[in-house]
Amino acid sequence: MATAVPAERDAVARAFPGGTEQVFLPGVELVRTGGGCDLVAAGVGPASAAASTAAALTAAALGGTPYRLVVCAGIGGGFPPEAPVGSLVVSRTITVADLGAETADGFLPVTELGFGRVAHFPPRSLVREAAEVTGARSGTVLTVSTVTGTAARAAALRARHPDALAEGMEGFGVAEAAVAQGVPVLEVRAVSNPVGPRDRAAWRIGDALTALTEGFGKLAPVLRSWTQHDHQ
Ligand SMILES: O=C(O)c1cccc(C(=O)CC[C@H]2O[C@@H](n3cnc4c(=O)[nH]cnc43)[C@H](O)[C@@H]2O)c1
Repeated sequence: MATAVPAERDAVARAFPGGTEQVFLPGVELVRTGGGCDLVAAGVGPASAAASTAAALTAAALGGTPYRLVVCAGIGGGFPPEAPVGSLVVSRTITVADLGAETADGFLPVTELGFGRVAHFPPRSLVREAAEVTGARSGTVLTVSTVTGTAARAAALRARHPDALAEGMEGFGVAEAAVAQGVPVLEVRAVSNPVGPRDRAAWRIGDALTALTEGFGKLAPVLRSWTQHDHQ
């Protein structure tokens, strides 16, 4: 499980019964829950998140116990009215929104420049189960390197991504690391603020962290079952 910051990691950890232990590995520090779930505060932004996630995945694979699922989790911006503050969103699609080129005719995603990819698709049955058990909405979660801070930018993102429910800064990086090692990925965001004009003082971080803990309390059995059985 990869979050950006320790406060998010600890909010997720609170959903798992039993104590935790710290595990120090090259390039990454894990918090291991009693149920055998590894949590990492992977850093803010897609690059740091990808590097930390890749380090954890590689260490596990070399140690002979590869991960079977990676989850990117944290607080995030929600697109109103579908994703209000305090609600949970699970990713049907994890899309990087600002990787590409700006042109006189608008934004071109990196795929239209002939490179890479801009989206990852979590397993549909996992998305469905996660949404059902938590009451979360499912849709596109955008990854941005710059937090949206104006109504114009929010509208432009929504126009390009009509299914977008939330934005965060790590999902696509975590997904790139997971998919590079053939591991499925899911993103879960608890909405701390609306995507739109910047008002940092209005972010409801405490409410979102509580929603994250409650959501993972319900999600934990689904994740456990997912990692214990074979899925196509
Ligand atoms: O100050 C705190 O106590 C605190 C506790 C937990 C998390 C934070 C963060 O600042 C987390 C940064 C993290 O949050 C995501 N995020 C939240 N809102 C948005 C948004 O509107 N657009 C994009 N990302 C958002 C993001 O993934 C950051 O990495 C502080």
